Amino acid sequence: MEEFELIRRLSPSYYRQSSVVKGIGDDAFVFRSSEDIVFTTDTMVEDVHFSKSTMAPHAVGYRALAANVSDLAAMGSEPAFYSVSLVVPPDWTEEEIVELYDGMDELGRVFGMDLIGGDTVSGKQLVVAITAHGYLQKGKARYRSAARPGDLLFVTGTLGDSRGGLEELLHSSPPFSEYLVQRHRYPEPRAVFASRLQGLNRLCLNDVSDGIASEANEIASASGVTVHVDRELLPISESLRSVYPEKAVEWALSGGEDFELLGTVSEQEKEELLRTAEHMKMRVTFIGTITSSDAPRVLIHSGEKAETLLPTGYTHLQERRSQ
Ligand SMILES: Nc1ncnc2c1ncn2[C@@H]1O[C@H](COP(=O)(O)OP(=O)(O)O)[C@@H](O)[C@H]1O
Ligand SMILES: Cc1ncc(C[n+]2csc(CCOP(=O)(O)OP(=O)(O)O)c2C)c(N)n1
Ligand SMILES: [Mg+2]
Ligand SMILES: [Mg+2]
Ligand SMILES: [Mg+2]
Repeated sequence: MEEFELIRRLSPSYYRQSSVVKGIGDDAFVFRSSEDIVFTTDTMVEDVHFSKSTMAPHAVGYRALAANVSDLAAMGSEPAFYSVSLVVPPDWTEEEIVELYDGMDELGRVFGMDLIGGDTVSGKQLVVAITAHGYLQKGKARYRSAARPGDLLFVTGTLGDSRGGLEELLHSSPPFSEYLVQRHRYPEPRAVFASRLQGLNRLCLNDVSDGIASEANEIASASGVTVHVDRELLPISESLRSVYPEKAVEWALSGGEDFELLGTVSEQEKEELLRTAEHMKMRVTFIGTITSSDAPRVLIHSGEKAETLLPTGYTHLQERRSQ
């Protein structure tokens, strides 16, 4: 495999976004805009976010872009572009890299996104670092700091399936549930839903990459509120409940990589949010409430009992904290 030949193979032959001024092939990419622009970046590393036993190259590409699109969704924006920096180890073939790009394009196509550039270097482990860009109506970014007392807490889809799928892939062959494996490999970032909510006056959004225990704490801190979660209301799929009954709730709270949206909405705008979800046949579950607070935190309720929900979940560089 040779760098320039590979780039030629990976470059798109046309662009879906009409704002492209200069695509791949010069020193940098150029586009024209009069709207607010969102930038996000997320990286996937072999043996940290995936391994050759858990994901084929196609799924690696798809999910690396999905993680980025999920952050665009969490800002309420409409996905438009992505660039890809690639570190390629010796054991990855050119065909595998092309497959990885096919995986990205499968998701990119859904949102009309264009690949606009990147970088290719050789190294020891596969690293896919993506930067994605989206459009927003002026002033309509959906911040973690936007939750207010009286709001309702909601989440899209179901929680914990991705962690269940990972368990299947690492420890059970053949897997009990193809559904869980699929949810791990091919998550569905909720960017269409989020951008259709641009009409709402106020909306708080965060995407679920580390698990809602972590994401709800980010909302509590950024907004200066207490977030209440009702354990009995957590949306958990039939598959996860039946294959991993003892783990389902724990993984719904801190399994991570669901790439669903966790958010808060006012009582007044709740109906519009539900109508949008129904129209898309997408599940939205109200799982709690927001109250005012001097000490931001998350409480998890189970019947009469309430306890603090700590931001457990996947944290990188954790082993270095004590040094
Ligand atoms: N190495 C870094 N350099 C600069 N900014 C960073 C770095 N890592 C994370 N950030 C920023 O910190 C914020 C939180 O990042 P992260 O927790 O990864 O978000 P998410 O979970 O939504 O992907 C983002 O604004 C991100 O751009
Ligand atoms: C082989 C393998 N081991 C472990 C995991 C689990 N895992 C890896 S990273 C991660 C959390 C999300 O990744 P991060 O880079 O923190 O995403 P961000 O919050 O920045 O979007 C999880 C749950 C996995 N997906 N694959
Ligand atoms: Mg990140
Ligand atoms: Mg995020
Ligand atoms: Mg992210």
